[in-house]
Amino acid sequence: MTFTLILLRHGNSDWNQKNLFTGWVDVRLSDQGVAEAKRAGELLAESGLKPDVLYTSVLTRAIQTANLALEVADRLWIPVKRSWRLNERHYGALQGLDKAETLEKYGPELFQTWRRSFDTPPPPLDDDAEYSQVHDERYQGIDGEIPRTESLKIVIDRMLPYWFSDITVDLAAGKTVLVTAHGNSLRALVKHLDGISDEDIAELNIPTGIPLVYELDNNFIPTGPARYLDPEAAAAGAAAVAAQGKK
Ligand SMILES: O=C(O)[C@@H](CO)OP(=O)(O)O
Repeated sequence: MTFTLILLRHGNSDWNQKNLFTGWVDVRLSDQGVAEAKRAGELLAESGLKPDVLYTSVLTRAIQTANLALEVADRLWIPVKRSWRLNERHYGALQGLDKAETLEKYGPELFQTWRRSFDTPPPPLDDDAEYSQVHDERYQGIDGEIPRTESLKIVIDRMLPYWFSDITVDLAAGKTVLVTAHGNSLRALVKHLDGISDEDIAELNIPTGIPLVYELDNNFIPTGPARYLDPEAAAAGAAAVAAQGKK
């Protein structure tokens, strides 16, 4: 018996479009992102995959994406579970900064370290900064501290407990699970699933709005490579993410 897991990064957001570091800032989908989310729903419907349960972060862009995709796939009715543990990586003091200007100001090495190193977080965000989330009501009940910055390693450490406590339980029950989340929280999950090294994960970029399908064995290990439902668009989208800042 294999279990089916579908990962979906939210569609292009207003801040993706403006080339700003986003993290936990709760921005909405751009018009392009809305179209990508609907296309994701078409891809799901065409593939014959039928999600039985939806997991999302608590960020609006992921929730919008899931709703639009499931509406097109005629599965808006499935149960939904949301957790901050699926949120985008908190981008610390970079939240709200322009990626191209940041690259220009700090140089390619530090820029790449902040964006893609495994365990070096950006500088922390002040609690009184415009784009801080410390007073956001949705996080008042979370166990532990609300992050002020996160590395990919920290994302893995806060995401994996939820993977094991909730998502794998639904998979083990035979449900097809759709996880709609973010570039870096999905990189964290893909790193775990595919056993990617701390070094090699720097090269992995996840495109917006294209479902990525895994078949998992009883131990939740992939039985083969995951497949994007639109491989050509996924390759182009991943290359575009890698190039952000360089314009
Ligand atoms: O800004 C962000 O939160 C993320 C995802 O959009 O960007 P990056 O790909 O640079 O990690």
